[in-house]
Amino acid sequence: MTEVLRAEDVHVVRDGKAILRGVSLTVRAGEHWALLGANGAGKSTLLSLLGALVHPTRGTVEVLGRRLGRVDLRELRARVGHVDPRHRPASPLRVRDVVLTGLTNSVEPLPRWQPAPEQVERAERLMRTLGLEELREARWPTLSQGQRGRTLIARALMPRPRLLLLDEPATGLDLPGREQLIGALDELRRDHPHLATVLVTHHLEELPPGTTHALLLRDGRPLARGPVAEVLTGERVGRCFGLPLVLERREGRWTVRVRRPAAGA
Ligand SMILES: Nc1ncnc2c1ncn2[C@@H]1O[C@H](COP(=O)(O)OP(=O)(O)OP(=O)(O)O)[C@@H](O)[C@H]1O
Repeated sequence: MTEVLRAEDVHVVRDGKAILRGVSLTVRAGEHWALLGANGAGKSTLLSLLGALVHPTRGTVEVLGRRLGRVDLRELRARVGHVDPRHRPASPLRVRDVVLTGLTNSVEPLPRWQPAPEQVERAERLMRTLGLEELREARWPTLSQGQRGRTLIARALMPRPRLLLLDEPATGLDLPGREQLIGALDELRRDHPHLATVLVTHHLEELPPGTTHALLLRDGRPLARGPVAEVLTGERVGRCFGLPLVLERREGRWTVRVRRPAAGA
């Protein structure tokens, strides 16, 4: 399958502090990666590199075949779907208008810009996939966090990106909201078999069943990377979080808990 992302021996230093150290990663079309690690492990920093938002201090990053440092980052960014929970429209836009701003890669609709009929049709289709059809006229400030998250995923998918980056998309969601998001992500993956995704989270319970690969980060260093069957084990994830963990996978979903000392031990 075609390579969508390649990072080789990437280091990031900010204010004299090493935030990422020697991280390498290759993501191919159709793969769905989880980036896991404790608070401060460097997940969001790595995602910003993969989304062409920042340059590495050392090492190389290729996004959609273009090497960072050799191409216009803004042009490249427009071709990557990035779901950033910090996204904040300045005015009370309707859901459908937020979704359409994915085409102009702007926070607010551009003056005098009008979508073509097929673009409106695509926005409608994506809103349906993400369970937003009833909310298409609702205004951003009235949406719940989960509804905002799903709106931002639809927005990110408008320009038909080959790569979708998701930074902790389930943060702050209640159980129905989280399950709806996970269901929508899996449906999306089925509908777009060539789409590659990278999802950052601390919580294995939030991983969609379609997750194929994982990268574990600890203190900016890669601990393990590869197919989920190899990487998502109690021993490896336990080392990543510095805890003795028991990890189970049932019906495609993961659960994790701290291992209790054996009775009498
Ligand atoms: N511009 C910066 N200057 C200095 N330190 C920074 C900068 N940006 C991030 N850091 C530090 O780098 C480390 C990694 O940050 P990052 O946000 O990538 O981690 P994370 O794994 O996404 O964490 P979290 O799970 O808490 O969101 C943190 O200790 C953070 O404080």
